[in-house]
Amino acid sequence: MQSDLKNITIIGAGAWGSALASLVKTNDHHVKIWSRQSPQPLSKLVKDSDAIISAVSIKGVRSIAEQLQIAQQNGQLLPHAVIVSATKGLEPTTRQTPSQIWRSLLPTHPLVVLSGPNLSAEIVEGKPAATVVASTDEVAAQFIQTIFASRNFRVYTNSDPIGVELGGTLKNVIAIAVGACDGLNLGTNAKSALITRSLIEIIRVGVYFGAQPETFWGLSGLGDLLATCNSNLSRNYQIGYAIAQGKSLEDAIANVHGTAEGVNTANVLIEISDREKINVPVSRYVYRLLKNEITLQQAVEGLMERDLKPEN
Ligand SMILES: NC(=O)C1=CN([C@@H]2O[C@H](COP(=O)(O)OP(=O)(O)OC[C@H]3O[C@@H](n4cnc5c(N)ncnc54)[C@H](OP(=O)(O)O)[C@@H]3O)[C@@H](O)[C@H]2O)C=CC1
Ligand SMILES: O=C(CO)COP(=O)(O)O
Repeated sequence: MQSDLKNITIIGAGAWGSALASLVKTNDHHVKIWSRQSPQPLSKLVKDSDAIISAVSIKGVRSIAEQLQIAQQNGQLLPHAVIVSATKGLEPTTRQTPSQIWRSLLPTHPLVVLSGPNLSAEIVEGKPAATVVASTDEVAAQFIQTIFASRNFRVYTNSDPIGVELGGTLKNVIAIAVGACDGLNLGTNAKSALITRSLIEIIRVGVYFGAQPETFWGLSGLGDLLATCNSNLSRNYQIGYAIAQGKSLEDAIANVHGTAEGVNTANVLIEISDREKINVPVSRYVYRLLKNEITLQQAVEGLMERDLKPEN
């Protein structure tokens, strides 16, 4: 192996973990993928890893991070190993983001968040895409940038990991709303208004978490919002679209191939916004719709008939 080639472990063999593995392989790095079906224990696989990339859904993050914490305590992690979090979700019990979970369990390791408009099916086809790798550790972010960057994958660094992470997480709730909007054939004006007003509420939540507002105008915020709200490749968009076609949430979830994090994220987001009094009208209507508290028609009317107010 050439000296600039690195040992990379990808955790999670789902759609995103597999797509990320194909990107790292493009640059000839030595890549190992671990899933719960792997015969080898995770601790054995990661022991020579320069970077460990977690692409599991939110429900798997804590158990994976705990396994790596034990591996670290047993001296099975290289001290310089960079942890990369590529999950877009919020933990129901703690309301933490994935990077907050990683930070609490492995505080001494450099931590990078990877997020952007990255529909995995397009990436696997080799279509051009861009993403963001964010960390308070600039050297770690630059290292991960070089691991992933290729002719078809342009990678930007950013110093606001929580903002980059929340852009990718919160847009999943909005993609459900926009899928429903398209499913009802409400038109381009309605869709544009929904996306634009949603970005304002995403920023409100982001600021509560300590993110920089301007991060949300970038690839991981507006960029991912546009990708997910404009593509029926998005599982979250598919959920909203199916509900607008009269499907129950359970049927919609059953027909989606893979994880749609927006359903769980809506629950956690509404708990946070209730407690912190953050105004998130679009996400709240999505939450109420998913809980069967209102019909889709009532959600549309409710959003349109709110008190008149200035735009900003
Ligand atoms: N697909 C996409 O386009 C993108 C997805 N993401 C995000 O990546 C994450 C994974 O999505 P995706 O790969 O598409 O989903 P999939 O449904 O294709 O795969 C689910 C992944 O989560 C893991 N997982 C699920 N439950 C658990 C658990 N209890 N413990 C440990 N691991 C678990 C699976 O692990 P295992 O392999 O062991 O079965 C698998 O890797 C999500 O947060 C998603 O929002 C981000 C960007 C793009
Ligand atoms: O996050 C994604 C694209 O950036 C994938 O979106 P879905 O999870 O809705 O498929």
